[in-house]
Amino acid sequence: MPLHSVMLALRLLAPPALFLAAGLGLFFYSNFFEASSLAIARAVIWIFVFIALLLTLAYSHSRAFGLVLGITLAYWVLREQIALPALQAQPIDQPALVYNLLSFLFPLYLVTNSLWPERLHLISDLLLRGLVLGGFFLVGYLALTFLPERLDLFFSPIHLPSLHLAWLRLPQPSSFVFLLSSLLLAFLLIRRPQPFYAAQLACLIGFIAILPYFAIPYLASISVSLLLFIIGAAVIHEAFNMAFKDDLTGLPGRRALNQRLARLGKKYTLVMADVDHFKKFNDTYGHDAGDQVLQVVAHILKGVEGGGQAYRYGGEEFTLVFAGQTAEAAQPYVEQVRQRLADYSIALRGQERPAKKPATKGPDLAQRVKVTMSFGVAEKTPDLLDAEAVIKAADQALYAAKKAGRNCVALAGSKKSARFKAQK
Ligand SMILES: Nc1nc2c(ncn2[C@@H]2O[C@H](COP(=O)(O)OP(=O)(O)OP(=O)(O)O)[C@@H](O)[C@H]2O)c(=O)[nH]1
Repeated sequence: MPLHSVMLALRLLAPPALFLAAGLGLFFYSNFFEASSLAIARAVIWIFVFIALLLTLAYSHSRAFGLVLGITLAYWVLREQIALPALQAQPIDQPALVYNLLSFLFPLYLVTNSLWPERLHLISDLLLRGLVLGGFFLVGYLALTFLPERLDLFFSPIHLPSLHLAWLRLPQPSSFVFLLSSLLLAFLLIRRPQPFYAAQLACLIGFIAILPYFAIPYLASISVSLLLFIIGAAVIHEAFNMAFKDDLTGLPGRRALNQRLARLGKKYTLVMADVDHFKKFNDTYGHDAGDQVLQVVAHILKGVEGGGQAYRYGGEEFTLVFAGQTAEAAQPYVEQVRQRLADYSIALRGQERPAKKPATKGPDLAQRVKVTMSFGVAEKTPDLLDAEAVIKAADQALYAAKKAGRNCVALAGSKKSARFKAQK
């Protein structure tokens, strides 16, 4: 049994095993189930936090990760810094100030997290989002510690009586920030109608809506649990929507490619590949036969060695991504798949193929055809600013390969003038 299959099986088994062990541990070694319903409701929220964080990490969704962190911290502040001190009858102005500050900073954090592009390396992206949240927390803490009177002056008065939205039950600066943030998040949702954008808007409105009523037993913990569930569901929904797999070929599709491109480092090579004379092929053998060819092409591209990963770019175009590789290093592997395809004899499943498999092996009824592909290779260089520019350079190299007679690999030159070196 290959070792990597065993490792893969163990890796898949680890999360459910850990989850089960944690659940049973909770049952046997804690008084969790003897606690009051309220204590359970408050404890359950941490299970939601754990699951939501796990999902955002599993799907590399750093924005959703930032959102989960933000909601969790806001809930903690709400419970520990507002609800408990108020219950313990401490001076009421401190919890009131924290409440005002929370209602002001929470929408601002959500907007910052949302506008922050998901571009960097995943780990540094997650760390930076954590740091930004820490920054918000620190600002709040310092303001509370050193400027309590100023804060009170800022939040308590109704600065613009004609514009006061009493029904929001928020201090006026917070109600303005909340409204503007909601409008912005709604605009983002309309511009990019994706589940996560809906979830973050729901989180903003949901959290601010429960704020004035947090003292009602169960309300805060149950609402925040629901919001965390909404984020987790959105992450899963988005992962499905991402069309990671192209239906026809089974390769990851264009959106998966875009996500991959956003996370490439400084050194990588992209290859654009296109089936030669495919229009003519379709016209001669029909669209269904063309589809079969694309499946074979995808299968061969998927087997590319040297760390390359194949994507269906669209139509009869494919992309190979070689992360951490120069064009020179990737080229032999591209050459290898070009040769494999050129040598491959494709058996077309024609309409005349018998519905039932014959009992005895007769002559091969399938029509056999061969196709070739042209490839354009470009690596990331300082003058190609982003992955889009590298794709463009690879496309130009592909064009050169077509011009050089097809069925060949062309390298984009490192100079801007793009010299091409075609190989046959
Ligand atoms: N069967 C099939 N055909 C497709 C699919 N997507 C795109 N095509 C066809 O691919 C062909 C692409 O044609 P062109 O872009 O003109 O390129 P070409 O004919 O291959 O010419 P060269 O690229 O110069 O070799 C068109 O006829 C499209 O209809 C698909 O999913 N299935």
